[in-house]
Amino acid sequence: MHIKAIRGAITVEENTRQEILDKTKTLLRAIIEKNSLRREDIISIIFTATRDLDAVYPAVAAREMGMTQVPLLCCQEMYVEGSLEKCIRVLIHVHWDDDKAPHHVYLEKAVNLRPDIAQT
Ligand SMILES: O=C(O)C(=O)C[C@]1(C(=O)O)C=C[C@@H](O)C=C1
Repeated sequence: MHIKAIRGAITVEENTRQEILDKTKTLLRAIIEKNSLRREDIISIIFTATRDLDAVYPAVAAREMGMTQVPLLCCQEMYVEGSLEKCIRVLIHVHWDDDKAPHHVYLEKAVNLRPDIAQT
């Protein structure tokens, strides 16, 4: 059994509690599905949000999905001039039991952040 880190990102249109929660769940569900993760595989999740998102912590979305025992942390993404706005990023550490490469998932406007590794 190995540990792998999986990346993902998604953008929202509006800084609202509802959209941040909905988009965070969309991202987490896509990562879980594309990597065939079981709930017990997830070790921890770090979220970042750009400074223009402050309506709710993305971790709330994970808890609403039932991840009440997974350690979660939300941070502000460092601001870089000209960088993508209204973006939620995740870094998920998981138990991984084979040598396949993990699927990193970049959705919506975030698809251009890492075209080298993004698999939508
Ligand atoms: O992967 C992303 O989400 C990016 O925006 C790319 C990148 C990078 O340059 O590697 C930049 C900033 C993030 O904190 C993480 C990674």
